[in-house]
Amino acid sequence: MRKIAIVGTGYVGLVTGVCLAEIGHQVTCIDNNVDKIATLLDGKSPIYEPGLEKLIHRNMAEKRLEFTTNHREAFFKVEVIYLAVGTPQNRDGSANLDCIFQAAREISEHVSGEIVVVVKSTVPVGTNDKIKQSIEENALSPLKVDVVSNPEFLREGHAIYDTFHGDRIVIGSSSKRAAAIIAEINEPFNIPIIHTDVRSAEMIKYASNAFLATKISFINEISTICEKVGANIEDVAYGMGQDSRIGSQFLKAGIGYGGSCFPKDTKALVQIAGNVKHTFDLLESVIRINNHQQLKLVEKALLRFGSLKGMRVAILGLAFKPNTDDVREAASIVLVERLLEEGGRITVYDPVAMDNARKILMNEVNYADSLREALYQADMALIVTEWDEIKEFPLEEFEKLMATPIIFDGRNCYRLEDIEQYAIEYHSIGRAMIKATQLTS
Ligand SMILES: NC(=O)c1ccc[n+]([C@@H]2O[C@H](COP(=O)([O-])OP(=O)(O)OC[C@H]3O[C@@H](n4cnc5c(N)ncnc54)[C@H](O)[C@@H]3O)[C@@H](O)[C@H]2O)c1
Ligand SMILES: O=c1ccn([C@@H]2O[C@H](COP(=O)(O)OP(=O)(O)O[C@H]3O[C@H](CO)[C@@H](O)[C@H](O)[C@H]3O)[C@@H](O)[C@H]2O)c(=O)[nH]1
Repeated sequence: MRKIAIVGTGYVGLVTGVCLAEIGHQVTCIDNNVDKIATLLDGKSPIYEPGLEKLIHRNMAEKRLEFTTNHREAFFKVEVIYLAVGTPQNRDGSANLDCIFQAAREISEHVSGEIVVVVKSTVPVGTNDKIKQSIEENALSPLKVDVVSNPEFLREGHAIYDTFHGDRIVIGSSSKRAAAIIAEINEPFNIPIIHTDVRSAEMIKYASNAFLATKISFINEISTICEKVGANIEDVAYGMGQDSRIGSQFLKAGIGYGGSCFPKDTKALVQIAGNVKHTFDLLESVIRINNHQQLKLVEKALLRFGSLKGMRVAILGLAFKPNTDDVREAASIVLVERLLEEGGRITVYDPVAMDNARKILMNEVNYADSLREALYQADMALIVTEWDEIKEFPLEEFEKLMATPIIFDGRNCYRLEDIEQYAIEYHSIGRAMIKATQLTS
């Protein structure tokens, strides 16, 4: 058992803290967001993540997990401090490291003796070295710091599963002693550990996200060609994925990648490359393709209707993917903004992301309490997130509720042969358009 502090109780910090407590460590999570900590002290999770709240309760009850806003209290007698603060993008796409260096200063102020600092946040290559330097230079009392790069690979919506069943744990350090401590902390997860130098660990994180984003933009490009040549992207992706050298994951065509990681990390890697005078042409294309792909449904609707002025549009799903309430860089936001420019009248619905979306979309759109309410009298429905609730929604309801049952499905939620049973006009990604014979408008 180790005594650990986690700085930053966002997605990564909270999940890491809870899971380290679950495997027996003594964990204190600290955040400078007072409301977040108050929510957690109340036994509630500030984020929607399946299974998380149950683990918070159990570990708080068994006194392995604490929350505080006080750095001095959190760092008292700890052996290891994890940094899991945000690294959002600057205007030019580079990573903003203000929170990281603020957290480093807080360590300098409140810790003395020896400490291992584990960097979970995604940071540009070379940052871990600067963190060590910053903590040591600003230390108020003698302090020996070992920094370990331990990038996080969890996916939102699967965060607990991923922490316990990840493919690998990467530990990058120049200190064998610190690397051994972090390996020992993680041992109960029983996940293969890869030891590297610090810079390689930092690069593994960006390269992994950039590669997955590349796979998505690649399949989205193939889907556009499929539409033009009369092939079916679902069959093509399946056929490609059966080749074990390619792999079947991240070949789901749709309206592009969103979320708090791929968009910002791809842009940051372009910057990292630029800093060493390399133009990352491939990744720049991946980003450009994704920006275009996120607007694909509006493009299709404009092609279908000519103008969207005054048309009633139901947006189904707002989260950047199912099983999360996160709307950061979600396609829904970009789509809504574009639809508003085109003069559409918009009603949105999401099973869990409405509150977060409201903070961005304000009173520009109508908010429905159910799928049925969103679809009522709509001229078209745009499917943005493949929630089970949407995939399982009876197709006859589209027919019954909508003024004209015309669906633009950005996530290929339905089988074409099922749609053909109904008087629905159906546009999806990389597949034939289904024109309902009974429809006249
Ligand atoms: N969200 C993910 O799925 C995911 C997955 C892998 C890696 N990452 C990376 O992990 C890092 C954290 O991401 P996130 O989504 O959890 O971020 P987040 O923005 O949800 O949470 C960060 C938290 O840190 C807190 N914070 C900032 N400065 C602080 C300080 N000095 N002291 C205490 N608390 C402080 C903020 O109040 C916030 O609650 C980022 O670098 C991200 O790229 C995220
Ligand atoms: O075949 C696919 C797979 C994903 N997506 C989209 O890609 C985005 C990201 O999805 P996913 O990777 O499942 O979610 P994240 O929670 O953003 O996780 C990614 O970003 C995290 C933060 O860095 C990493 O830790 C994870 O390993 C990495 O998968 C979402 O908009 C998905 O809709 C597709 O369009 N097609």
